[in-house]
Amino acid sequence: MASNKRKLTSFERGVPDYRRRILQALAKALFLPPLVSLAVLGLILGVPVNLLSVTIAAFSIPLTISARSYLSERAQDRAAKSLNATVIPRVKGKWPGNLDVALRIVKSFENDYVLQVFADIFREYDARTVNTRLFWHDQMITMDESVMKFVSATGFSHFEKGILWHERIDKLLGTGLFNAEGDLWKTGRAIARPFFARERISDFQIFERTATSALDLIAQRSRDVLPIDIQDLLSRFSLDSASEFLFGMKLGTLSQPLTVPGKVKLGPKGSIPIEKATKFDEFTEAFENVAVIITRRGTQGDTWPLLELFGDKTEDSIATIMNWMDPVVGRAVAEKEKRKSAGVDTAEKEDVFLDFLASKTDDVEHIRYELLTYLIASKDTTASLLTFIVYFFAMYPAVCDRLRHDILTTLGSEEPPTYDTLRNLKYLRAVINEALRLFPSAPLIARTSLNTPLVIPASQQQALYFPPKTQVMMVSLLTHRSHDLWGDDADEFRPERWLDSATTAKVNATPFMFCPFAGGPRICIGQEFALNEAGFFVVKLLQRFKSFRLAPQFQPPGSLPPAHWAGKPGRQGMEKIFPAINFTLHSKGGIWMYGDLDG
Ligand code: HEM
Repeated sequence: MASNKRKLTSFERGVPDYRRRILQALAKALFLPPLVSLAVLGLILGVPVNLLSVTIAAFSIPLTISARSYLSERAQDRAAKSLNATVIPRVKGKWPGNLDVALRIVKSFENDYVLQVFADIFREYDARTVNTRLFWHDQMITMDESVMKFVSATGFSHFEKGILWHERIDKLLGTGLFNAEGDLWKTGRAIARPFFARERISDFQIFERTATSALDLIAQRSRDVLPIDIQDLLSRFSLDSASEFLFGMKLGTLSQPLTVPGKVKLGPKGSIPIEKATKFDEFTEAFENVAVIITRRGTQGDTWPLLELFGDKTEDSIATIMNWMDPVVGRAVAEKEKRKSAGVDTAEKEDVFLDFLASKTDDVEHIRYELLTYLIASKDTTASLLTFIVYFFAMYPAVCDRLRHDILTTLGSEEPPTYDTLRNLKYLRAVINEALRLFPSAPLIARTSLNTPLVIPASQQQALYFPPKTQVMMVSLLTHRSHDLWGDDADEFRPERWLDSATTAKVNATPFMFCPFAGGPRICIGQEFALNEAGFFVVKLLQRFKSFRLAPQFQPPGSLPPAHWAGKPGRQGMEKIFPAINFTLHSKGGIWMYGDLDG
């Protein structure tokens, strides 16, 4: 990708430099103790600088780190006791600073079944919330629905996204809603809410054209008896739909050449061409690069800046994204000015999010961040949901048959669905829920506690002591597959469970046992929009196609489930694809499959 320099935004100029933070931390850990030791030895005890004093000074580094860590743990133990709470179990690695645990997590994210490493750690400690204590710092992970409820909803005001989050992502998302805190977030949410009102998001016109183009492509491959990478196709579908809805622009990625079966290799997420890259365009490639880097930063805890001391690896991709967006936003603002000088106020009528935003604010920089936020928040999440639904159709043909029967009985093979027909197709909603349960598109959510220690109710443990300024990673994927919550068949794809009133009553009473859209005040603002888009697409898909078959022989090398997964408990033993995370859930190397046309 071309290296493009750009002017920093005023927001970026205020973002704290991650290098300064890590260098200060290193200086504090590596230089301060030896300097103090040498000073004490020389100035107070009169020992000259020699081999002995230097050795003592060198030893002061691990000694200080261990002493600090020991003292902070004991202080927490006392604080917990005084509040009648339990200390969250600390992971005990073999190497200093749990370096081995950090490496295990990073390696597992790349090579193992998705989030298996966290499932294993929870099992090893027989707990649903643990403290990984990476590099002597508290870092909580939880799959406990009670903890998630407190962090996201009942104790919402005690948490923020936090400094670690902002360090990783601020340059990309700036003042956008996903990133915003406090009043900025409240205002952003209040401005956007009316745009997601039912009347606006029930207009399915925007999906009609893109859905038809996507289905035509599957049909063409089907007639040619060739497989298609459904993940790639659905990413294009959701990008084209999102760009039309957000920018009023036809990006047309569905008209770009598709990847060719047998001529692909493993890319950052899906399949990419072996020879000349037919990337949709620089913009989408830049997105994938940023997602890869930001996810990797997340798995490296607060030490990721060590790997980017000599350059921010997201810089080039962010420049590409921003350069692409500038003229688009510029045009919308100019349009608004024109309308203003003509005395026309169309604020509430705007059908395109960009025009709607431009009617609310003059801050071009903010509009750009906000648009980018919505594009990122909507594109890969919806694509991920649809991809796993079609995967399940191939794995469980009886589910596909039953849903197809419902759709054809209700709408026939031509009539497009409306908001009301989608609501009445109960089995459709059950299939969507079940796919989101097993593969929630955004399976990891991070928050950081504010300045005060907290006591958090836990589901199977005594209330937990939660230290101030500590990050917690909520792993909804594991909650959604918990046997304690969902029963012995928790790993099975069984949409019928959603038609059972006992299950739905339990979910209503324990909402965070199923939280693909998160919950509380920061619940996904696009939830209804996404469910409409997914429902609409699935109906159109099954009106034309009767079944789907996986084509594992076309998966690029390294993207099939490794042989040693077979026979493993849970979904790992059942999977025919390699699920992974880069920001959102996806299938490594895409999912190559055949769609069978009806008739
Ligand atoms: C299947 C599709 C989707 C899923 C599973 C999903 C999931 C989520 C989740 C879990 C969050 C909370 C993230 C966090 O707090 O860290 C979130 C937030 C958000 N989502 Fe979605 N999302 C989907 C589709 C969409 C769509 C289509 C849009 C917009 C058109 C959207 C816009 C947003 C925004 C702006 C936020 C931030 C809300 C805030 O912080 O107040 N999402 N989404």
